[in-house]
Amino acid sequence: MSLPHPSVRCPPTPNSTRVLYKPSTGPHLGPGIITPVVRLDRIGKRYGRGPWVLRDLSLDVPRGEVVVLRGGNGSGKSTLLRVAAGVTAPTTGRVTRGASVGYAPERFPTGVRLSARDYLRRLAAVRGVPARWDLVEALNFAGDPDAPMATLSKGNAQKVALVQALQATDLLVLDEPWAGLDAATGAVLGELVTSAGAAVLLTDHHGHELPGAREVHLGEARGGVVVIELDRVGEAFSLIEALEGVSSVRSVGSGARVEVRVGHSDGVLVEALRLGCSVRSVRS
Ligand SMILES: Nc1ncnc2c1ncn2[C@@H]1O[C@H](COP(=O)(O)OP(=O)(O)OP(=O)(O)O)[C@@H](O)[C@H]1O
Repeated sequence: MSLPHPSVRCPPTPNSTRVLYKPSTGPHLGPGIITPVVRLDRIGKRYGRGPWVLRDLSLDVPRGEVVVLRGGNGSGKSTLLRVAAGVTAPTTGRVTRGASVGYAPERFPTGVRLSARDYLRRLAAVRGVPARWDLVEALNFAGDPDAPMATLSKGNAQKVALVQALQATDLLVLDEPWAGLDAATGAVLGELVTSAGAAVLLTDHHGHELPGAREVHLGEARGGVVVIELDRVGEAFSLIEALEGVSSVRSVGSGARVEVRVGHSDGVLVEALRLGCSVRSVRS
């Protein structure tokens, strides 16, 4: 699919949702031209008459690029994934996407009566691609392939749900795909995601290493967020995680990237220094 005009755009940062962009490293068709598989164009989303969850958000993901959405609880990551996948419509703005879209929600719907093998086969047939039971096996599936999906353990159902999404060829949208997977299986999933060749958009609370992936940070839905980068964190990691106002902490080399709700950053900085960390940067 090709879209008419290029660009990764940086909208004016709205108050309620903070989005930092890094220039895309995806494939270029010509000087400065990127062909996105999915384009979110000034998206806004609210549920009913509730508060705006996303505002004026633009994002392009070209084929072959993996974008990881980061942000605290309630910052709108799952909402953005649902909008990108076409599961829910944006309230404002426009979405364009490729035809073959795979979506794996955070929670697999219960009550699917098909067996794992039939489920995969049918969804592959809808997309006109061969069923990839081999990928289910690569993810160390340990259930009965002919038993109803609803009777599988959470981790085994998750593996089948992920592979149905991975069978798509244009866009993969994966909400917390590592949830419920053991470490060995998680590493296999990382390889499948980075080698998929499609455009990939995912969330990951646990900060898995995905070489070459681009991170997009969503601010908190209400109130904004301050990002503090620390060095020499060591044993203080879990103490920092527990500080008031901290919404997420992720290891980065010997340090950590800490997201703090506005109004709590001074307290977190003082405490981090007291714990022996050094401060690399503070951004709001
Ligand atoms: N179906 C819905 N109806 C009403 N409000 C919703 C709905 N889904 C999400 N929200 C609200 O939208 C906001 C963002 O939720 P969302 O699940 O997108 O955030 P998130 O960043 O994925 O959170 P988490 O990290 O906790 O999974 C929250 O305030 C949530 O309550």
